[in-house]
Amino acid sequence: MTHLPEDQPQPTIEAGRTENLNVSSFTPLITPRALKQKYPLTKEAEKTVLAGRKAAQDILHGRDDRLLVVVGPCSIHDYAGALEYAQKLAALREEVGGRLEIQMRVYVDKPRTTVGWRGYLMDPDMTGANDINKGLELTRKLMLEVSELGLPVATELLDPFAPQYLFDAVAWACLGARTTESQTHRVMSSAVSAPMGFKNGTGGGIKLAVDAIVAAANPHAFFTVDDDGQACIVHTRGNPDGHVILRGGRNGPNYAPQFVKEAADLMSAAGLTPAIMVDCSHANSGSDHTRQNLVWRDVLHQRSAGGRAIRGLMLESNLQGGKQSIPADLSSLKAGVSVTDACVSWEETEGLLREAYRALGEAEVAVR
Ligand SMILES: O=C[C@H](O)[C@H](O)COP(=O)(O)O
Ligand SMILES: C=C(OP(=O)(O)O)C(=O)O
Repeated sequence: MTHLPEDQPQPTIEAGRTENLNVSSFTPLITPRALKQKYPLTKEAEKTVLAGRKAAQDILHGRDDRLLVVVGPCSIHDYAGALEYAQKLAALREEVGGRLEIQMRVYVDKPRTTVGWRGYLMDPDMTGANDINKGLELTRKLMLEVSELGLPVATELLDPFAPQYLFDAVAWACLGARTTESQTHRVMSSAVSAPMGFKNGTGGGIKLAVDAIVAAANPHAFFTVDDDGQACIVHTRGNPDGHVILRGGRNGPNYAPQFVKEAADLMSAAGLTPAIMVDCSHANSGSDHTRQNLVWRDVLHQRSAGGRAIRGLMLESNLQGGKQSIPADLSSLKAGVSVTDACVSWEETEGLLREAYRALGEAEVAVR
């Protein structure tokens, strides 16, 4: 140890003050078991989850020719609005189910570039109170209600403990562009029972998404909590149902055929069956919701022209088009409008889904 000369100020070392210096409080959290006892997975919800996972797995592995479509709000912020959206989507899912496997984005944990509202799970009141216990209850209740409509739930895996509370109700999950390269998230993905998409990075790198699929397909061990909240080591088997999601990057969109081919080639080189979903939003639309339809149509055209590696599409959609900032006075929030990224309206969503159904039908006739 080096000693400072006695005439210089000495560092103060307070007993017990080497940790939690930047922590203002700890608040107890409900255990996964208590939450699941309060809102158990019903038989109807379980049926939807299992059927949704199987449909996605069959599509990704080429056993089902339909297209996997993950569609819904950029983020959930209003329970009643989310349920109204789910009811409309559940009816449409029935109508177009012969060619499209529709699953709803129930995204509640939002990754931010710097700071911002972090989603319904973290701050359900949108006040900064961060009542995560309430967020967990409402999210689980919503996921169950959506599933009970026969509509599978799709979500992003972000908080490392959230899956223990929610993922028995999830049919499909993904890692976002900001976490696909994170080891913590890759090893967590290796435990997930649902098929998973891995987005390319915000910089546009596709290889890192393929690396994530390979990492997640392998067994790992990591720290977590069990259903009783007991800290534990979980040993995983690996998730065999990973696919790439192209969402564009810093240099622009990446849904054009050369990027789809790059992703397919990288997957093949890694010994994986090429399976790609294209996200019509984010950097593929330049975050302009009026451009999502261009991406949608272009990708459908590629698929109809024989692009079999394309197995899915993602659309950010809400009851109303566009987006709004979260106002200080929450009573002035506009109903059904996104508070994160801009979404296409329900009317446009319906049109695009029916158009896809027709286009895939025409492509089937053309190959006969
Ligand atoms: O999908 C939503 C956003 O693109 C993502 O959460 C990042 O948002 P931000 O750049 O506004 O923080
Ligand atoms: C945050 C999202 O996307 P990305 O990770 O591609 O930015 C999202 O899909 O909500």
